[in-house]
Amino acid sequence: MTKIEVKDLVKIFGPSPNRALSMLRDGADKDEILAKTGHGVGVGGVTFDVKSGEIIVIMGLSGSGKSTLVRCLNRLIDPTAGSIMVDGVDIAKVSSEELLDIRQKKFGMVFQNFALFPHRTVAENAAFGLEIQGVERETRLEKAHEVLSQVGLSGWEQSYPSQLSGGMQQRVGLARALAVDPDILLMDEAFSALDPLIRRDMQDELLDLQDRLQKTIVFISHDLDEALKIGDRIVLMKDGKVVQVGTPDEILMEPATRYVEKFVEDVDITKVLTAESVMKRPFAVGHVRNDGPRAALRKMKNEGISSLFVTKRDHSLLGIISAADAKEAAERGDDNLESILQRDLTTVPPDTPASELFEILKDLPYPLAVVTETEKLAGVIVRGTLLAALAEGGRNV
Ligand SMILES: Nc1ncnc2c1ncn2[C@@H]1O[C@H](COP(=O)(O)OP(=O)(O)OP(=O)(O)O)[C@@H](O)[C@H]1O
Repeated sequence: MTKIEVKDLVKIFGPSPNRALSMLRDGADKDEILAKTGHGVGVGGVTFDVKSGEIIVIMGLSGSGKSTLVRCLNRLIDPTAGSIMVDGVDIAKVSSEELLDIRQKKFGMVFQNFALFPHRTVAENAAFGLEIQGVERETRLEKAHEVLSQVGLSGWEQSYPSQLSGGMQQRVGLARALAVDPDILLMDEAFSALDPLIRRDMQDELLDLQDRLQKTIVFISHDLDEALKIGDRIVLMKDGKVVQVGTPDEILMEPATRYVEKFVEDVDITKVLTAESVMKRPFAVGHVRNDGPRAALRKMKNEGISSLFVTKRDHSLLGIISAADAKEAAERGDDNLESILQRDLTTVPPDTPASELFEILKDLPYPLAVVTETEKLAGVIVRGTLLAALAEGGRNV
């Protein structure tokens, strides 16, 4: 379900943006517009949507328009043109009272610099959004305790921000955003001020938290590794425009432009790609009930393969048979596939990182089965498939 729908959004900075807007619509770039009108283009016509429960990362270099875009989403900045539908309501058009209400109840925001009140306790900071909403003290502190425990800060309620490390302060920032139980979290470079190791921990914790809470998260980052790690999808921006919207795999494997290609060229794709993104569809599969060794052998010959996965009709994996065993069974007139089925297989779940697959494939005498949580055969990986997929991604392998 679509949660946020941004359509042709424009933000031009300056007192009379009309001329700049029409130049923009005629295809002028932001430098030309600035030179001729003195107006800066923050966002120059951006369209994308965010699905309910997804983490979308807005990524781009400094000045590409990420912050402006996200501030338009909850109208901390008024857009110049375009629409922002949130649950079917155009945020760009609502009255200021409605806006206040939507902002307080639907959106939570987490900032890079934490923006905590130094003279309030951790619990009071976490409860701040509820205080604004007029929730009475006892109730809001109760809620603050609950969200602080969700972000791993139980026991720190009465401390002051200065007594906390950077990572812990940002957890308070996150707790404060979560306390109002918003549908949408806007996170502006939320982890960028943290040390690399703490930053990685926070990314992991955000993913854990998201598994439990299923918020819609718009996360700004200028860091590609972060975007690839936490984004269900990435919106890549350049000069106020969107260059590509896609899953991390799509951005890596099918860069839309030379710019995206350059952007991602230093990524170690073996760390980002998963078994799911490099596997092949299991194109030849035997079925125990219907296929005997002869039929299985024929299938293998037709496909030019030397082993065949065998599943039930519902695709749950039973095992694998080799061409040699099938041939032998056929020659002895054995028409039961079960007798030559190897059931003890190495399998991996779809989210296994590609970097781990080489080691697993090294000593495996047959292809590697990618199996879902419900034991269904989702795909097949052989060393060649893996290398080809990585080569297609092109870089660093
Ligand atoms: N208040 C403002 N007045 C004029 N121009 C602005 C204003 N805010 C942003 N801009 C311009 O809009 C463009 C986009 O800036 P924005 O801060 O959104 O980019 P960003 O991608 O978030 O960059 P950063 O990562 O450095 O924050 C820049 O050219 C910037 O100079």
